[in-house]
Amino acid sequence: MATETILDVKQLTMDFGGLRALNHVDLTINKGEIVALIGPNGAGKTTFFNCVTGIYTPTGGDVFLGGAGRVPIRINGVKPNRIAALGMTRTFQNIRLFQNMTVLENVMIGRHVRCKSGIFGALTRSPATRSEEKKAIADAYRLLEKVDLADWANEFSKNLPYGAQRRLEIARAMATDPVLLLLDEPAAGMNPQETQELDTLIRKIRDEEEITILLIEHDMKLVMNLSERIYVMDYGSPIATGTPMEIKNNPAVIKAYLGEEVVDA
Ligand SMILES: Nc1ncnc2c1ncn2[C@@H]1O[C@H](COP(=O)(O)OP(=O)(O)OP(=O)(O)O)[C@@H](O)[C@H]1O
Repeated sequence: MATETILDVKQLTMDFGGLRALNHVDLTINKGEIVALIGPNGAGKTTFFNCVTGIYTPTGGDVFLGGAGRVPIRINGVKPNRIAALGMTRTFQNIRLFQNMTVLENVMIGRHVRCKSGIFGALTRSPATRSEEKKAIADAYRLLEKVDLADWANEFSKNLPYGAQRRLEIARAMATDPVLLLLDEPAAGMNPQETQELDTLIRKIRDEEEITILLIEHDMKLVMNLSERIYVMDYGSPIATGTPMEIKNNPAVIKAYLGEEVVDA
């Protein structure tokens, strides 16, 4: 089967005043891949996510989003909600759940991007709205089962253990029905057992939901186990790309990480 490109980033550049946070970055992700974006602190990884998901408008370069067999669309400057509707969604480095809403409600909010009935439908509670709501609840439960949180559905999200909150963020992002899911440091703050469970969950999302994954991660054991390809950035510039084994042995990567644990992972 022909390879389908989901994300095609060409020469992406982002300047903050005099600071160049991204310097002509190229990156391509094919359907069904699990790809990691790594690099030392301040390398520009989160800026990359912010540029491709519409939070920042890049200073230069192009971002094309494919998926669902359609011709890739140029999404520079497109608003985050619209990008989510086109099939790319993300989680954030810091947990951004609605703490005083239930676990189920948090997932249903993610689903809003896909709901057709507007304010009028909601006010009149038309049959179409009611049936859409029913489906949204069923879909949300299915996602909660996927991330092993169905038993917590009616609990306030603030009462969840830390690792469970991170899984809830993933379920909420999945509720937008993405073709590509961007995870910003999903293992941050997790203990080794939670990280192992996260590894299993991310594979499951890719294999069972057919969602392509791009993750930023500092946990090198997770990156090396999980990813099929890795991009490495340093000071805003791409310095290497390859399989985990190639990256581990790449002199430029070893130099960028000197003193950090990538070499031992
Ligand atoms: N909104 C902003 N305004 C000005 N400078 C910024 C802004 N966002 C990021 N930067 C700068 O851009 C550079 C890249 O930051 P970024 O957060 O993208 O790095 P990172 O690779 O995600 O780092 P970390 O691994 O620590 O999260 C840094 O020098 C940072 O200070």
